[in-house]
Amino acid sequence: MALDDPQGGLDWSQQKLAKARAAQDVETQFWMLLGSARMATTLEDAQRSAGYLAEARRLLATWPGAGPMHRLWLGTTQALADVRLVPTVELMARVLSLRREAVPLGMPDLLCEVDSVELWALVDVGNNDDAWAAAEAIERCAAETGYLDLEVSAITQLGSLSGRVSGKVPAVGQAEDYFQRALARLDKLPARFQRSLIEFELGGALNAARLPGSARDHFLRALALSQDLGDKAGVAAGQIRAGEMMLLMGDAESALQMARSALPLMEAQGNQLRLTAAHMLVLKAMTALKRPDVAAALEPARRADAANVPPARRAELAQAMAEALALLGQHARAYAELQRANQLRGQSLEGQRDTQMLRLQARYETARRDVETTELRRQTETAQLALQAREAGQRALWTALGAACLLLVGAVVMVVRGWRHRRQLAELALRDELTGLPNRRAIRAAAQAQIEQAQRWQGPCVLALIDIDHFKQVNDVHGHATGDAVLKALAKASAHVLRSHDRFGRLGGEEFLLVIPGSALADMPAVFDRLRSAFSAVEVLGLPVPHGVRFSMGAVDVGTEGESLDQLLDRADHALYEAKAAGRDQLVVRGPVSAPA
Ligand SMILES: Nc1nc2c(ncn2[C@@H]2O[C@H](COP(=O)(O)OP(=O)(O)OP(=O)(O)O)[C@@H](O)[C@H]2O)c(=O)[nH]1
Repeated sequence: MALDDPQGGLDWSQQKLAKARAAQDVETQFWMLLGSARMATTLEDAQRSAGYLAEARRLLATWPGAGPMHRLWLGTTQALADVRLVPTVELMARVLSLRREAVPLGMPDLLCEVDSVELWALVDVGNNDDAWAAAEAIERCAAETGYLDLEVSAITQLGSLSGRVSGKVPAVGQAEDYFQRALARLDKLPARFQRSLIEFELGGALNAARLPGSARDHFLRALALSQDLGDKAGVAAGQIRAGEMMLLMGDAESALQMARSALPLMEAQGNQLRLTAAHMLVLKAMTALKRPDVAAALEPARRADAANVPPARRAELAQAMAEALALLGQHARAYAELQRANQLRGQSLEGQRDTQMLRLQARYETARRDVETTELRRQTETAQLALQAREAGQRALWTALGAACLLLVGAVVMVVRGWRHRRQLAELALRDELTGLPNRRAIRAAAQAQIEQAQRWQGPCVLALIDIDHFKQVNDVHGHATGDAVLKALAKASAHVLRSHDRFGRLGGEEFLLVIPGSALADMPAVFDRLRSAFSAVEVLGLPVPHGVRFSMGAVDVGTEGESLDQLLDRADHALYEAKAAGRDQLVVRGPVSAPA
């Protein structure tokens, strides 16, 4: 029901709740209150959700039948409702303690739900890399526990995150693949609510790819679905995002209309987050239209700026207010708002840092660099603005403000361009030109890192050498171009079957290296079979279908003996040689040096 019509789901739980109350059936009352709270959270109705949760807590306190399971479900539903309302660091601490309590009780469905609290918290704070890992974990646990709504929403999130994760180049096609996968999982279910979310997230991906026109159309589609369902938060979200796209496309008048329709909806619901977004859009659109009555929009915007709204959003609102004040000629106030926006940006980055510490992820380098760059940018901006303000009076300040902003934008563009260019060059230096896979240097570095990790933590890890069989014959009979297409086909097959943390690269010629952390030799026959069938299913230009080309594989276990990469590759090479000698098209595995294979 949550997938199709959460409002309908809420009504249904309410009816059941009334009956359970009349029958004094405390257990059913408890579950119906949790169900109602969850639906209200989905509908972004924080007030109603808080009411149901408070009632559930009161019930639990006086009910002798209450056990740890009830407490944990209440804690998890509460945490889900609190995403965006309490600081992320606090929420992550709660996630950790819920997990600690749930694991010994063996509650996979609850653990999956706890993972989804973590996902939303990470998405909210903009920690995309960790959010990606969390969404992948949820897709797996939801599929295992048969939790379709969690599974589809995890896949949808993967789509919307796919352009924002480090090391992935934003590509609409890739995001669309995830959305298509989510739709395929919904199959023939009506799932109007989930479909509206998919449209909405697809709009986001198109916007990230700088296609505001297409993005607007998808936001409008999401809006129409939400209107059909009477989902007020969905309607407001669709209006705001469609409005933002209209503004980007220069249609500030329509953007203003959209924002103004969203405002009363969210005021009535007390939805602080969307309210802030609507005010921001009103201000931006009016500023773009150079309307002097923007003055009247400033005060309500300031009232909507609540402490529980994430600092990154508050920073954007402060920025919009600064621009409106500048339009009105109130330069001193504009300057103060700009400074406040900078402070809020700083807070937002601190929040991200704290969350990451809790995640115990080894991604500190990237986070630190981000913080340093932003800090540097902030200091430059503030220093320039302060200098200009002292030197000239109010009027001169405004001119200076404009100039400083232009300079800053120019500098940021240069820095970003330079950074992109360097990143492209660095990527090229690590990529194999023909297959697009990591090249020899990159795959060896990845293998080295995984070996060190496996040896340090004594975790399993497998290295496998793959060599295409009779490749020379393919070249000789069908030509070099067909040989190249075979190499590309293997790369394509690997993308279909390997997991995101497996690494596959080309060592040279027709030889490839596969690194599989977290797996043992016993898993290798299955990996070999999967790769083998995916490879034979790929069409190769110049060869019949199926192409009939095969490969051999030699795999070794990293073990704890402290063997170097070259020693491991040497053993894998021997195993590969055995596979070739035994007739090819097969796998040979070898255990650690100390243990017999
Ligand atoms: N098309 C193409 N061929 C390549 C490339 N790099 C290496 N080769 C060819 O790959 C062939 C390797 O052949 P061999 O090492 O004799 O091995 P094989 O024919 O695969 O036989 P087995 O490994 O014993 O099954 C040589 O003919 C190389 O010229 C490439 O980038 N493209």
